[in-house]
Amino acid sequence: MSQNKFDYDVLYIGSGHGTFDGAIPLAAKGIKVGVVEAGLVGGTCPNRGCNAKISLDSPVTHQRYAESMQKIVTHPVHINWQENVQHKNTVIQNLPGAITGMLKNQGITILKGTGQFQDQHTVIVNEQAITAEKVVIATGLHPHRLDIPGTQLAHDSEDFMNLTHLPDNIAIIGSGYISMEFATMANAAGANVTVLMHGKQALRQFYQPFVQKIVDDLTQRGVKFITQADISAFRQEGQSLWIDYGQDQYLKTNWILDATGRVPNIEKLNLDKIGIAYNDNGIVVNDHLQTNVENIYASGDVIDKQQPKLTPTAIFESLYLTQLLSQATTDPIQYPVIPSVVFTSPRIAKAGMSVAAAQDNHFDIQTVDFDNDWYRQVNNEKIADSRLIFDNAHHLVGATEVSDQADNAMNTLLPAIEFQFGKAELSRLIYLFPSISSATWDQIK
Ligand SMILES: Cc1cc2nc3c(=O)[nH]c(=O)nc-3n(C[C@H](O)[C@H](O)[C@H](O)COP(=O)(O)OP(=O)(O)OC[C@H]3O[C@@H](n4cnc5c(N)ncnc54)[C@H](O)[C@@H]3O)c2cc1C
Ligand SMILES: NC(=O)c1ccc[n+]([C@@H]2O[C@H](COP(=O)([O-])OP(=O)(O)OC[C@H]3O[C@@H](n4cnc5c(N)ncnc54)[C@H](O)[C@@H]3O)[C@@H](O)[C@H]2O)c1
Repeated sequence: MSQNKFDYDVLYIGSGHGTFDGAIPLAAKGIKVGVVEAGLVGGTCPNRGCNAKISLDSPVTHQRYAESMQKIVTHPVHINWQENVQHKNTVIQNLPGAITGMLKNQGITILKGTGQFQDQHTVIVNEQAITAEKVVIATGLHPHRLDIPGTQLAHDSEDFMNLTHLPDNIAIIGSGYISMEFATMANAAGANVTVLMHGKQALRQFYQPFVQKIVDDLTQRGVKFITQADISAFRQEGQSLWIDYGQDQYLKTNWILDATGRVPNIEKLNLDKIGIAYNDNGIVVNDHLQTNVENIYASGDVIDKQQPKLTPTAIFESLYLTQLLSQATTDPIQYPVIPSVVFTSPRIAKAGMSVAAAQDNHFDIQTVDFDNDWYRQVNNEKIADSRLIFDNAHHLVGATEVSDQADNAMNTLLPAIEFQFGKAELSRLIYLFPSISSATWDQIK
């Protein structure tokens, strides 16, 4: 692609999964690539998202297994929060360096600083003008903060994952992914957790009867849920924080996590100057991930899209752009089935068609009998339920599960959903036995 007219053939702004998974193979094709990064290389997922979170969650799953097997193994398991955070730091601290190494090994230049458009081919980084034939905006999201008095007294998910001392009382605002996962972790490590919900439903995108099982379980473990909280202010009095909500109601706490969603990192890019279309959900792109300015593309969480804003989606988009920008394809992006999971204990996972859509389509919704599944009895799983959705030709088109291994169960089912396997293909697949995959696969024969 290089015509020597620009500094780079392709310049990415942001270095998260929306960038690096695709930038590396793009550079390997001989295309001159630069990456602008304002913070840690690798972005949210490795440094303050998925990897950090799953490391902190690991002892929770051990605690839950010990609880299920309590007559067999020593119970209860105590979580040392400080050690847990230190362990997490050890697990993730080398990731930015490793990703930097992978980028540099392919000859990619990393420009440290905040990128801002000057014109459609020029990005200013540290007062220096960098030019590129094509630009990919992959700047991700940052935490939303409630616009109320005292909002600065609240913290975000990154602050939570760096807490060296776990506060006795934690209030979490919102009841989405971060709220439910972090409520699980904080409760398991011994904090008194209160979740203040916007409406009446937690995890609105998930099958509500399964969500209710998780809410009920957390409630039994001491987590308090306040519905329709309508928060008006955070206040500090001495060492205590107060949350004003509803009609003259208030909650005393030590630490507040604002988990009310995440918003696109677009304000510093100077998008209006070059006329790039965007809205509150992100940058508007067409089915080639191209913005309304023809040489500028977007990838990952910063895109305004219907697909879940998750790491695998960002990776898929960055790899699609590798193909598109190296002219290996001119096809539009075609997203596969994108599964999602909330890493509560038990997990809740889903892929493909929802139960509600299945009901609308009069499709077959099968309930799995976990009580009589010997494999699930091995770990004494107490909360396990699943729905499998088949179309009229008996293809599996969707699934949702709540269980300790719902994430792995969903991964097992994915090929059948994505590739519309019929009975002939299904009978050709052999999974290791005994394993969660074979137990899951047995359900759909
Ligand atoms: C607490 C938490 C837990 C999560 N857990 C999961 C999970 O378990 N599974 C999952 O699939 N997803 C999870 N996610 C979501 C996942 O992290 C994101 O989907 C993924 O990181 C998106 O990648 P991205 O490259 O689009 O954006 P990011 O990874 O956010 O990268 C964007 C980068 O752009 C940089 N940047 C922004 N503006 C500029 C600028 N103007 N100039 C230069 N650089 C800039 C930022 O510093 C950042 O490094 C989680 C997210 C959070 C917050
Ligand atoms: N397991 C995973 O894959 C995982 C885990 C964590 C985060 N993530 C990603 O990060 C994103 C952000 O997570 P999140 O939990 O912050 O967002 P979310 O969209 O999942 O949840 C936001 C919550 O805040 C509530 N809320 C919104 N405005 C409010 C207000 N004014 N007052 C009170 N509550 C309000 C919403 O009702 C919702 O419950 C997710 O959408 C997902 O893309 C994924």
